[in-house]
Amino acid sequence: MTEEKWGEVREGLRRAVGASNYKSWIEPLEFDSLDDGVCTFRVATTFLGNYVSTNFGDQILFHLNRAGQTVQRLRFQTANIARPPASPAAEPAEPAAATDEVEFRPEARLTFDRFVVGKSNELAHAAARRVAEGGQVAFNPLFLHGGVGLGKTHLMHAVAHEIAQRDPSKKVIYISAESFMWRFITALREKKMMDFKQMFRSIDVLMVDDVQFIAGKESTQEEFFHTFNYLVDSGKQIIISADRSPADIRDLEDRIKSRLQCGLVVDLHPTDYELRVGILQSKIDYYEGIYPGVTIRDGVIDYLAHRIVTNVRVLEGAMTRLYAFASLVGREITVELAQDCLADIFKASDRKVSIDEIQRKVCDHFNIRVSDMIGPKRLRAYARPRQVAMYLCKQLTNRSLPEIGRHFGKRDHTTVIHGVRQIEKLMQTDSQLADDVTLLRRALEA
Ligand SMILES: Nc1ncnc2c1ncn2[C@@H]1O[C@H](COP(=O)(O)OP(=O)(O)OP(=O)(O)O)[C@@H](O)[C@H]1O
Repeated sequence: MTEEKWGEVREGLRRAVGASNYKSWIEPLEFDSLDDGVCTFRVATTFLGNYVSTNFGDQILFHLNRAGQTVQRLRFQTANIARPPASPAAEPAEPAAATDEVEFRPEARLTFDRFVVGKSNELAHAAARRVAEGGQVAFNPLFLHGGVGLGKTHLMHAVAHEIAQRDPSKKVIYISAESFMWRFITALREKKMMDFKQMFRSIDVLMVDDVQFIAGKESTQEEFFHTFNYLVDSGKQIIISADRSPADIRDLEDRIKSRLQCGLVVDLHPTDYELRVGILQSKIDYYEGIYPGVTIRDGVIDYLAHRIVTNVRVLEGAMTRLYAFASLVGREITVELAQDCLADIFKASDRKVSIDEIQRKVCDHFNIRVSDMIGPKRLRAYARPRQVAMYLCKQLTNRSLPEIGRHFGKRDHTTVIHGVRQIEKLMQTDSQLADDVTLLRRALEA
């Protein structure tokens, strides 16, 4: 394949993945060679290669083959390419000077309309909407936290879209904490701190993604703290995201933790089955637009939502691969096709936690004995942890309800259903219980 051909393929990819993804992830790839069905690209970092392979590999394969190249596999070779750190967000791919305006155009598809709301993300969604409406917002900052691929970045971009629509004069900036640090260090080196400060302090809404990244980086934390204080004191809105709550970010100074906590801290919980179904259904139109003529059989969405429980990004990756593959081989998408085509994703997503492990962890947490949990006693002190464990078994294992019941002293599956529902209901009103369950879940998934 020639460089030129790759140029053509890239154009197709630009339309398929969107301008922002294209700039961050596809443009930095340098075509190296195509031998024996293996297409090799040079990339600046291993991370870039891995990310592209996981998230865009199927689309690249599809577009290469559609352009007449016979490619079965992609290979990413780390080479000495001078590139800035890639970020999954819509930041410029070329290294900007520390004091250049942060260029930010929210990704077109990341709007509130396309964000599917379920129990696990409804509070985060409502808070983001409230911030987007503007006016006096009682909580500043809004701190969104949760595991990977659960929609934090999506919500931030959605806020930016909404604000731009309501008041285009507002300066809304989204930046990853990594990029913030990089700009700060460069400004220090180039003795341009005044310009740096000026630039960040002229913002109306500042969004910082993955703030856990600055933990342990003392001078960056210090500067972040000053910027943060200045903006909040000037009545400007800040939205922060991280993979965990402020209190749980190690090596973050206490004064920063407490400032981050003084607004509204909202957790995006892992998705439940219903939300996964909703998200997959909402994406069908999008995929049908990219792969016209490919149809998906009833039952496939349910199957995927049941099998893939990790995060929404993986769900999307599975859909992309299915559509690309079905389009390539001219077949409709069936459960059988999904089984063939997604075996590796299913394997990675298969829950490995056992019922025994869940019971032990829950008992440790509530300080009771496993024999009491599975025994006949109905005291609240045993019944509640039992229901929590049943709920976690339903969420974290592929075991059927009767199987779960058998592990809890041969209880009937209706008892398990009752226990699961009870916990779901209580988590809405009892924040202590909700925290307990979240903590246990994270510990078991870790
Ligand atoms: N509720 C949702 N409805 C529709 N799409 C969603 C939802 N949640 C996540 N997604 C999609 O899943 C993908 C990953 O989401 P996003 O990048 O916002 O995750 P994140 O929480 O920021 O993850 P990370 O911590 O890895 O950056 C995106 O393509 C996003 O559009």
